[in-house]
Amino acid sequence: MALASAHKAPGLIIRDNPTTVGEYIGEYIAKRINDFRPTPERPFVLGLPTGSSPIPTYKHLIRLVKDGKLSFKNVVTFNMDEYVGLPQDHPESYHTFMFREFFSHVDIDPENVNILDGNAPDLVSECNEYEAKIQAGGGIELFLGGIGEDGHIAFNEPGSSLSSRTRIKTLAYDTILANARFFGNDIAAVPRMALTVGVKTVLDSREVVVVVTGQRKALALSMAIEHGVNHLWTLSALQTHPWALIVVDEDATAELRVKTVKYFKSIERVHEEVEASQEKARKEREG
Ligand SMILES: N[C@@H]1[C@@H](O)[C@H](O)[C@@H](COP(=O)(O)O)O[C@@H]1O
Repeated sequence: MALASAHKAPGLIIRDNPTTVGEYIGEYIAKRINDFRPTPERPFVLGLPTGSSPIPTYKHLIRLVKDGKLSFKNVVTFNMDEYVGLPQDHPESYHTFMFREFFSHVDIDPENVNILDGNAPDLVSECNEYEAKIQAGGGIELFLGGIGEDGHIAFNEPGSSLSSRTRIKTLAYDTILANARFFGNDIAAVPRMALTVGVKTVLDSREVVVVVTGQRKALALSMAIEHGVNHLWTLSALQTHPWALIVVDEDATAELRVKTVKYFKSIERVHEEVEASQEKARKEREG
């Protein structure tokens, strides 16, 4: 049985800190890619986020590649979002971020990297073509996501349609404030618009894994998993996905009920027991 298949959607995995969250997700993605046995004709299609939260995951994936345990040769990636109007080589463009933090350290073919072009002459066509390219590639196998403090996934700000697809979005003022830290705390320097995959683009992926770390994301996590599906907290749409996993650190659980935390921890314990007994049975069968 695959690890996530026994998790109730959305499954919640709690680890101590951002580093152990990154190790968990890194191992998880590596297993998915390795089990898939991608080839040039049948690549593994991976959706990827930016932000500080996925950095420990990228670090772990880089380590696995350096140790020869994982390869991105036959992996095609689609990034979630990009600012509009920021030069591609700007230090804070998501294009720069992805090559700096991840792509330049692994064996991926840059031809297999897809990132929305926030400087395209026709932004609407850029979005439509991106969506079409995802579909032409057979859809996304696993979308790794991060969230904003207001519960947005990609740049699907509060109020986004849960059926939305790749499009231009105006950023919420809270997001502009949150991202000002990357622009020397100069609010005026933060782009006001972005291109982003839609909520439905994410939901169409066969599997979604979301990283949520830090206390500032705690309210969003609670709203997304302890309350109903609501366009004001777009992450909550994951409740309708058959195969979704949210991996969080202890700090991010600060607003959850103790009962919720205990519940998900108990599911993980039972799941580990099931895995261990299946592994034992497999070893006995193989003698
Ligand atoms: N558009 C991105 C999101 O895709 C990302 O999830 C979020 C979180 O960033 P961080 O991980 O730095 O908190 O930042 C931006 O808003």
